[in-house]
This record gives sequence, structure tokens and C-alpha cells, in this order.
Amino acid sequence: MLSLEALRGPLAVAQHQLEEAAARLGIPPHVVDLLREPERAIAVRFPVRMDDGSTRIFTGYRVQHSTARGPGKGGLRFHPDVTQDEVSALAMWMTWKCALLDLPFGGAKGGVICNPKELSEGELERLSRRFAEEIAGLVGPGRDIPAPDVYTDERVMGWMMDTFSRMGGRPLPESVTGKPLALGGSHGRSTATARGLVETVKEATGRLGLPLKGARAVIQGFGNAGAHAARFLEELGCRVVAVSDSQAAVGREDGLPVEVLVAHKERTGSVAGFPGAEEVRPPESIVELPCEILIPAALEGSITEENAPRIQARLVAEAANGPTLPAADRILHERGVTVIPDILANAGGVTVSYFEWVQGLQRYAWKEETVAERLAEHMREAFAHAWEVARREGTDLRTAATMVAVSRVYDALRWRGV
Ligand SMILES: NC(=O)C1=CN([C@@H]2O[C@H](COP(=O)(O)OP(=O)(O)OC[C@H]3O[C@@H](n4cnc5c(N)ncnc54)[C@H](OP(=O)(O)O)[C@@H]3O)[C@@H](O)[C@H]2O)C=CC1
Ligand SMILES: O=C(O)CCC(=O)C(=O)O
Repeated sequence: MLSLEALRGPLAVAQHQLEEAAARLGIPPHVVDLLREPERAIAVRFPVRMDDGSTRIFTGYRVQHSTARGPGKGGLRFHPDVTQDEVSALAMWMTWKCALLDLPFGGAKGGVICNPKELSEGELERLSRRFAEEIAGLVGPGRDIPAPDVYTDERVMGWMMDTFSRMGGRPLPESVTGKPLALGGSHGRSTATARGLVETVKEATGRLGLPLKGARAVIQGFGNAGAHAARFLEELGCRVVAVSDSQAAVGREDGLPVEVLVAHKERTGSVAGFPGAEEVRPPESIVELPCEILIPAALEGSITEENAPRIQARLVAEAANGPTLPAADRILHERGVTVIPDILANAGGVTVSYFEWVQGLQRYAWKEETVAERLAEHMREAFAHAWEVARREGTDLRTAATMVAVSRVYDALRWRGV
């Protein structure tokens, strides 16, 4: 058995979380063995014609961790550091997330090793379409439904939906979520992860007696999840005292003006050099700044046993998947820091993806208010359930949320005769 400190790779981390929850639930060893690894995975290598006439070969993955509760569901990541190990962990977290929110999906995830920042729009489109063709045998509306994740967006989802539709010979809006509204996307999907996150922050701060008005928030990662979270927290009266992206971290004690900062990032490509803000050095030390609420919204493994003892936040809400390593989790729990785990905190994205999929199947669009109300209701219910289990079992919220999810997946497996 590896020590907690040795658990750093995403799949090892995810497997540890599964084993901990399964041991508390008394799940039989063969079921744990089944769930430790993905049900199905493909690795594809494919050529893409570049603008200069050359051809580059890319590698991508689609992994289905479990389809016990329904078709695979999960995002696609385009990033230079994508590995199959990482995608497998992300797929497992999708299984737990969908089960915790009681969505009729299993868990899946995909990724392509590439740096979209170095690709032209045409190159990105050719890459997205070719990757869609390569994984088409595995995915589809009733089998596995992709969505956006890091460095993918509604454009990529639109190209993929168009590719699946052409291959299928008919429009297939239900094949992909996170699409543009014009292609059958849902109102509220682009802000859903942050809205869901902030809903869980409201639930947690209410129970902890932590006033949101005037609370200081620090946000690592200023993309879809992080920037919208900053907006919503500012609306609730929080001071967003520091944010970071892949290039820099900036802070301001009286709060960064979020809309102005978003405009600066859109114009310059980074939060670096934002007028009136101080630079935080090194950028990764942002998680240690004084604040009440810390929101990791970038990549895995940013909260470690090295920085966890110095984290000053009372509440950590994981917009990112897998930001906290197991050794750090233990330290934070012992120090009384509440962590809203990824599978709960960031589940708003897949919840509205579920709404989008249902709207696609029904060819009937919901109003924005309907999406917002139902999202908030799903998040509040899932939070209350995880909180109650944590209280009853004397565990942290991650273990409790994973227990709820694993027991639901186990239940589905038993009914399937496993
Ligand atoms: N989008 C969604 O619906 C969901 C996303 N998530 C998770 O949220 C996290 C962020 O995803 P999302 O916002 O969609 O992705 P985006 O691509 O929109 O944004 C990613 C952000 O992270 C920043 N970043 C990358 N590396 C670092 C780093 N080392 N330190 C600080 N910031 C960094 C990027 O910086 P830069 O701008 O400089 O590139 C960018 O601002 C991921 O873990 C994802 O899996 C979870 C659930 C749903
Ligand atoms: O919207 C989805 O289907 C999945 C989003 C996602 O990748 C995630 O929750 O990590």
C-alpha cells in the first residue's frame, strides 16, 4: 500500500478515493477491482494538415470509466500535458459526479495532446473534426456524449456535432453538449459550472456561519470555470482578492474589478500586467494567500502536502477536477478547512449538459430561468445529501460524496447482475 504522500498521479489519486469509500461501504473486492480501471478506452493517432502544407500527427484518447448507470458522459481536453492516465482519472471522477447528482449517465472523458494556443482556427477545426471521426465508433447520443473541458469550447463542440451528424446522415444535437445555442445548445451551459459551484459555496458558508458579504476569494485559473465564478462571487458581495492563469497571478487587497479584468484578459491573453494589481510570485503560491474562500479552477494536483499547511482559507471549493492530493486532503481536514470536492462543487457543468441532452432528444428548448432553477435545485440536494453523510459517518465531504456515488454505481451493477 502506497503512503498518501506517494499518491500524486491522477489515476492513483482517483483509485485511492474509490478504495477509501468502498472500504467504508463494504463493497465487494471484485466490484472495486472492476471500478479501479476504465471499462473501455481507445487511443488514436491521426494526421492533421497544417496551414503551411505540412502534416502533423496527434494522439488522443476517449475513456469510458463506467456505463453502469447510463451512457458515458464527460468533457474533452485539448492540452499539451494530456495523458491516458489523466483521462482515465477524469473519467472515473465523471462516474462519481453523475452518480452523486443522480444523472442517468456513466463517466467518460477524452483528450488530445496538443496546444490549441499554437493552432490556427482552421487547424483546430481540422483537428477537432478528425478526432471526432476517430472516436465515432465509441461515442454517440446513447453511448457516450462529449462536452467541453480545458481549452475546448462551444466552437469545438459545434464542429464535433456537425461531424457526427454528417457521419450519421441526420442532425444529432444530442451527440454533444456545450454546443452553441444556434446548434441546439442549452441556455446557461457556459456559466453552469461556476453557477453550480457558487450554489455549493452558498450552502457551505451558510452551514459554517461564514458571511459571504466581504469574504475574500482567491481563484486559481481564470477560464470558463474560474472567471465566471469570480463574476458570481463578486455579485454576492465577495472580494476577489487574487486570480491566476497559466502565465501569472495578480492580486488586489480591496478586490479586483472582475469585468475589467476579464476584458483585460480577453485583450492581452493573460491576467498579467493588470493595472492597479500586484503580481503574486510565484504564481502557484496564490493558494496560500489570506482569504476565506479558495477556488482551484485550473488543473490537477495544485494543492499538495507542501502547501496545504500554509493554506489560510476556511473553505476550498474545487472548480477544477482533482486539484487536491490525498495527503493535502488529510492535512486540510485535520486543520478544519472544509473542502467541497470536485465531484460535487463542479457538477453544475454536467448537470446542465444533462439538461441540454434532454432538450436535444426532445427537440424542445427550455427557458433560461428553468435551467437556472433546476440547476440550483440539483446542486442544493446533492450538497445536502453529501453534508448529511459526512456528518453521520464522521468523514470529510470528499469521502462522503464518493460514498454516495459509489454506492449508487454499485447498486446499478448489482441490478445488472455483476
Ligand atoms: N468547463 C466545464 O464545464 C468544467 C470544467 N471543470 C474543470 O475546471 C477546470 C478548468 O476548466 P475550464 O475553466 O473549463 O478550462 P478553460 O480552458 O476555460 O480555463 C483553464 C484556465 O486554467 C488556467 N491554467 C492553466 N494552467 C494553469 C496553471 N498552471 N496555473 C494557473 N492557471 C492555469 C488557464 O490559463 P490560460 O488562460 O493562461 O491558458 C485558464 O485560465 C478543469 O479542471 C476542468 O476539468 C470541471 C467541470 C466542468
Ligand atoms: O458537461 C459534461 O458533460 C462534462 C463536463 C466535465 O468534463 C466535467 O464535469 O469535468
